[in-house]
Amino acid sequence: MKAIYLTGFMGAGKTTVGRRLGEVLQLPVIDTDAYIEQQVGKTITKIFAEEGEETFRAYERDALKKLPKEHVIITTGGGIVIQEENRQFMREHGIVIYLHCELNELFRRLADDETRPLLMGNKQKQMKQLFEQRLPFYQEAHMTIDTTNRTIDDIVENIVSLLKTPRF
Ligand SMILES: Nc1ncnc2c1ncn2[C@@H]1O[C@H](COP(=O)(O)OP(=O)(O)O)[C@@H](O)[C@H]1O
Ligand SMILES: O=C(O)C1=C[C@@H](OP(=O)(O)O)[C@@H](O)[C@H](O)C1
Ligand SMILES: [Mg+2]
Repeated sequence: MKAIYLTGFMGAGKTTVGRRLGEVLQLPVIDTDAYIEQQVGKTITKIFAEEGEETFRAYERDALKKLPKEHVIITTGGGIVIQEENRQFMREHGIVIYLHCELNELFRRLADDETRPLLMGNKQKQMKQLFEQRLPFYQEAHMTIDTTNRTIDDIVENIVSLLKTPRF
C-alpha cells in the first residue's frame, strides 16, 4: 500500500487524526515536524528562531524524500505544500488527503497555541492570509475531508471508508 499523506492548514488535525488513523489501519505514523525536531535536536519554534523558515523548509523537503513511501501514514506540516516539488512528490508516491477546516474553527482550535512560529503577532490576520494563499495547493490532493465541527473518530471513519472505494 502506498503512503498516506495528510495535508492541511495548521490546526486541521493532521497530527491528531493521523495518530488515530494509524491505530485503526495498523500502520506506522510519522509526523514530519516530529521527525525534523528529532533529527535536528531542536523544537520547531527553536529552528524557526535560530535558523529561519528557509532552512526549516529545506529540512522539511529532505524529510519528505527520506521517509518511507509505503505502508505508512505521514502527517505533514501545514506549509509542506508551499513547494511544488513536495506536492508533486506526495501525489506521485502516495495518496494525498487534505483535511479541510473552516477558518473560524481553526481560530478556535489554535487560540491558545504558542507552538506555531508563523502565527505569532496578529494571529487571525496571519492565519487568514496564509490560508487563502495555500488553499489552491491543498486542493491538489487526491481527496478532501471537511473536519469542521466533526470529531476525530468521525473523521477517521470517513477516511477509512473513502480508502475502501475502488479508486484507491
Ligand atoms: N476535529 C477536531 N475537533 C476539535 N479539535 C481538534 C480537531 N482536530 C484537531 N483538534 C485540535 O486542534 C489542535 C491542533 O491539532 P493538530 O493535530 O496538532 O493539528 P495539525 O497537526 O493539523 O496542526 C489540537 O489541540 C487538537 O486537539
Ligand atoms: O503551516 C506551516 O507553515 C507550519 C505548520 C506546522 O505544522 P502543523 O500544520 O502540524 O501545525 C509546522 O510545520 C510549522 O510551524 C510551520
Ligand atoms: Mg501537526
